[in-house]
Amino acid sequence: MTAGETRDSGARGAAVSGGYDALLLASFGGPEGPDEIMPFLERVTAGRGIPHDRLEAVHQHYLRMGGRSPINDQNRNLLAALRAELNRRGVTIPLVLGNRNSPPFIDEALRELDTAGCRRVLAFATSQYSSYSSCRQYREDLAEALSSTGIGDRMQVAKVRPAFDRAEFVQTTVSLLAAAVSGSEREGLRVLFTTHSIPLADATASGPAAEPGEVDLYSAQHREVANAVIAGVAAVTGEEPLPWRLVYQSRSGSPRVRWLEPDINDALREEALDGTLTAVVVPIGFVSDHIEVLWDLDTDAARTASELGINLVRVPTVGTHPTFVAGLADLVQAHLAAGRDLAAGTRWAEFCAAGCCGGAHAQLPTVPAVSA
Ligand SMILES: CC1=C(CCC(=O)O)c2cc3nc(cc4[nH]c(cc5[nH]c(cc1n2)c(C)c5CCC(=O)O)c(CCC(=O)O)c4C)C(CCC(=O)O)=C3C
Ligand SMILES: [Fe+2]
Repeated sequence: MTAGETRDSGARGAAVSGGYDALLLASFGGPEGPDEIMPFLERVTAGRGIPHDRLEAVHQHYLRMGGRSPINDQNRNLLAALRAELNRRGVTIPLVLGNRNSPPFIDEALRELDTAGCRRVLAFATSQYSSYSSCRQYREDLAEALSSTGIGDRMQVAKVRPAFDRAEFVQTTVSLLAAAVSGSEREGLRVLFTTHSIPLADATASGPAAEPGEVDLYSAQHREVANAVIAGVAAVTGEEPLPWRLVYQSRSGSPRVRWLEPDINDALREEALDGTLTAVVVPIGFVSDHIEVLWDLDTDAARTASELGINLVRVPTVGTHPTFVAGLADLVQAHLAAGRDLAAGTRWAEFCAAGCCGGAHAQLPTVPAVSA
């Protein structure tokens, strides 16, 4: 693999760890003050056909949440926890945050690592699943930053493939859900796993489903996490597996474009008709309690539930849970160690193949993916 590679390459035949000297946490970004809201929203939606009304509404959500998103603080806290854990293990590589839509931007993060002399950077995204927005766009943004800064001729960056099935993510969610349902009445209780809706075309472009009856890989990966979490909770509590379904949130875009459904608010209406008394909402699409969680779930969905007389229990995201942080430290250490093929023997050995998640977007250069 040559530095600054512009070919669309993937984990296939390239899933080799070893020799990394820095970690870049790649994330979505969010405004940290009222003046940053509109520039942020314009960056997020540039060229995406999001109606102006929707932008105005989202602007208001941010203002009503205090004009500031907690996402950057949460990512800095995650890096601080990871740094402490790695230091405890004698590992002291630079760890930096790089955002797609707000400072600190990905190119600034790469400049900082370049100045520190780093040459082989492992990127890990706060998003755990396959799709254009949650994986490929990060790989494009990293490639674009390497090229626009000119750093690409001396630095290599590879992005960890979607890490949804890793034990630290699943096990932490098991602990959080088990704690949330502990001691509660099982009669009329339903678990709603929720994630960011995406356009149906992006979902289909994420890849084929693993199971019959599923239309896309993005949803299939969420179902795999949900199944594993439900089984894990049953094992921990010794009780019957909880009944569950997968729902979607935070839909935007033109109403004429199809996005993944059902929306959590529609799902709650169906649950009310079905006799559900308590909806336990598990946001497996996110790793921290940012605005999509605080607004779309704790404000919007909570209001819908209360109008319907449903008790909504919102389970925390993994955040800086010690189990999650320890697993990330394992992942980083595995990539520092020389030349192990982390994908060997797993069903994800061919992850992020050439052109994956591209759909209509597949023309731009990307950095390669590495296994987890
Ligand atoms: C898959 C996915 C993730 C999870 C993966 C990941 O974490 O990367 C995610 C996360 C997030 N999405 C966020 C915010 C927004 N997303 C928007 C718009 C969109 N999201 C999309 C997808 C995703 N989004 C898509 C397909 C669009 C349409 C525009 C487009 O095609 O790109 C808009 C525009 C206004 C609107 O219409 O809502 C906003 C404000 C925040 C920040 C929260 C904070 O500030 O705390 C976070 C973490
Ligand atoms: Fe989003």
